[in-house]
Amino acid sequence: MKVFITRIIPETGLELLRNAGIQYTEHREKRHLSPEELIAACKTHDALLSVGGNKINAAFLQACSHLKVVSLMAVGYDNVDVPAATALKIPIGNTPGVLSNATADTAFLLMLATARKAFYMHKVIGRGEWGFFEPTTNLGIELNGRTLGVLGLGKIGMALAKKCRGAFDMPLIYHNRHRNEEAEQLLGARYVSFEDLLKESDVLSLHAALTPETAGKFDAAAFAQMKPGSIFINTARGAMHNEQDLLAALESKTIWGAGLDVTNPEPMDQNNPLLNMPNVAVLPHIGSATVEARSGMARMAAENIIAGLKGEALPYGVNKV
Ligand SMILES: NC(=O)C1=CN([C@@H]2O[C@H](COP(=O)(O)OP(=O)(O)OC[C@H]3O[C@@H](n4cnc5c(N)ncnc54)[C@H](OP(=O)(O)O)[C@@H]3O)[C@@H](O)[C@H]2O)C=CC1
Ligand SMILES: O=CC(=O)O
Repeated sequence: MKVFITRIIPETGLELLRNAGIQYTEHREKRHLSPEELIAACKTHDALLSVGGNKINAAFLQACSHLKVVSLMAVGYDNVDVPAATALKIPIGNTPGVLSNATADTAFLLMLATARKAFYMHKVIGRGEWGFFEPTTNLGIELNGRTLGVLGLGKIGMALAKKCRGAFDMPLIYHNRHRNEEAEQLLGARYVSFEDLLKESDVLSLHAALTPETAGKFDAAAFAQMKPGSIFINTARGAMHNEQDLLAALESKTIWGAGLDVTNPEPMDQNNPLLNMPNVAVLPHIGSATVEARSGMARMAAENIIAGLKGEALPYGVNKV
């Protein structure tokens, strides 16, 4: 049995595959595979371990219907046509939970960096413009006691809410499609409509999956309804906000600032005006980039491959086949 792996992954996953007697080919070049290259590579393998958002669409799945399993080293599966995979009886696996803390840490980091203009100040020093102490310049805002609003209060949103409660005693409001009773009991979370989430959040952090319902949800109309002086954080998917509308909301000071770990497109262009704004912090999609999370993700992705190649149910499966 042979697996094609689209990037170099941590040893934890490779070791599990070797111990299970599974051969693998890693795509070790620092470039994306084209759809044609991915299909060609998968033709000679029995399973795919996909890293980095390869388009697992109907065309790919039909061309590679021999695959016994497609295992994502990611929790988000918006890049996969799950109904097409299910129709072809191809199990899809992902890596939930193990990256929740790391990704919540990234959202927390962006909140604080945005509130205190930290990334911009770093650049100011690099330009030799430290200057002298002035009590009225370089002022940020404090997060203590401010209201955290979460769109998509699931595993990562919960991890963030706990950190914000512990660090800054932040009250929590949220909007999901369904009530999260655990969060309401454990964290005193208050369920609100999407409109009230916009109006009441001092920090609004996105943690829902990218779906047709959430794509482009943060447009000019949404930013216009956000609380004046609030902070927008997106560590979910870049396609959930409209970048031009975000830029306009920042320029007009409709909102205080924005922290982004995800952009649309990725990578963000180095000349993007957002990168020169004091109240903006941007990271290159490193939400889960910790030693702990990535080695756990590699292990779970390998476990899904091993189960799929044996014809067993995946331990972390997205669909039922
Ligand atoms: N930046 C990065 O590196 C990373 C980004 N991510 C992103 O974070 C996302 C969330 O991950 P995770 O917390 O593990 O997922 P979960 O499934 O645990 O949580 C997602 C939450 O979103 C809610 N939700 C789904 N659709 C909607 C909607 N239309 N409106 C409002 N809420 C909605 C769900 O609740 P309900 O069903 O009740 O609506 C659920 O509570 C991933 O899908 C991925 O895109 C994940 C890891 C790393
Ligand atoms: O973006 C990363 C993921 O795990 O999803």
